[in-house]
Amino acid sequence: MEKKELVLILDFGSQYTHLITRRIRSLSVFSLCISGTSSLETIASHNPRVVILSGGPHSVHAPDSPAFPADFLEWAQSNGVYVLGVCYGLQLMVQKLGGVVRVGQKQEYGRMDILVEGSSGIFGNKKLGERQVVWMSHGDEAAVLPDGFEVVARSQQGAVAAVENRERRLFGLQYHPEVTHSPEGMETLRYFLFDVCGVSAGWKMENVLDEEIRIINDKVGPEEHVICALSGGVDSTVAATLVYKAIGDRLHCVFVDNGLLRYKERERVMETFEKDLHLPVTCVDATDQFLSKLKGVVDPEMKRKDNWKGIHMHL
Ligand SMILES: Nc1ncnc2c1ncn2[C@@H]1O[C@H](COP(=O)(O)OP(=O)(O)OP(=O)(O)O)[C@@H](O)[C@H]1O
Repeated sequence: MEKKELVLILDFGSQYTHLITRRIRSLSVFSLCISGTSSLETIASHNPRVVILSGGPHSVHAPDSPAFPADFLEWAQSNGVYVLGVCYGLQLMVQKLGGVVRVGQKQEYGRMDILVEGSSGIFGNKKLGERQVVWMSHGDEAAVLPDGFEVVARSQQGAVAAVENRERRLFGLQYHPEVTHSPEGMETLRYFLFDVCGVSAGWKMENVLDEEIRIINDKVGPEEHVICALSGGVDSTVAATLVYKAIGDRLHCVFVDNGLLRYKERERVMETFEKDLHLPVTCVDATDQFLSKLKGVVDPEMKRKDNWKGIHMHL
């Protein structure tokens, strides 16, 4: 059920892209972020209900600026997919559809008032004529809109702040609704997803767990065993915990003490896994092998118990 309601984010390099993904998930809708230059085949394979084009540090005029595949917008239209361009994403959409993007006369960075001037789907009628504070971060701006588009909000300086072509289900925000500096941004995203696009909420973080466990079980099969190299860091800890939930004792975790660990790291890792997570771990003491390989770089006799800090800094 939930996957059919997928909001796919095409990432064009904005520092806020992952925040958009998180915000959408916090609205109980599954969202996934993939590269903005993914092929149409990849995009279509996710079967998204909505695609959000992220912001990014580029200018659409730069020769190598990233872009969605050439036939993406046509594909979206013929498949009933809603598209929302945010900042660079808006500019890209405008440019690809024959509009004009140019270097803004008054480039807008930071807090800005916008005025909703269209009875738009993205703000809802209740916002018409309303001012709201948003967070801008752009040098370029949409100067001429493609056919079928209308401006639904402008900044206090007169720049285009929001556009839409309702018939083609294309929308654009020049500002960043996902940051807390746009206080009404979440409301706009909520309105857009649920009222404009008709997405239904119902996804929970727990769904990821169930899905991953199912994938692991399929991959490993009913009898095979798995070895996990466990460092105690976030990545291998999450991986080991998921695999353990899926296949239990058929998982064998190995932690290698290479002699270059932090103070009492070995003890901490072993304790965390065995006592807190109830996950058995085999510790391989490879201190001697590792340190002898480092002969000449560090003194092999200088074991971590005596002077581990010395080893670390020496390296
Ligand atoms: N001391 C170790 N013992 C066992 N496996 C290790 C050890 N150090 C690293 N690994 C394995 O190599 C992978 C990559 O290690 P790296 O130091 O690059 O950490 P990482 O990618 O940040 O992952 P993590 O968050 O699990 O540490 C780890 O996820 C783990 O599977």
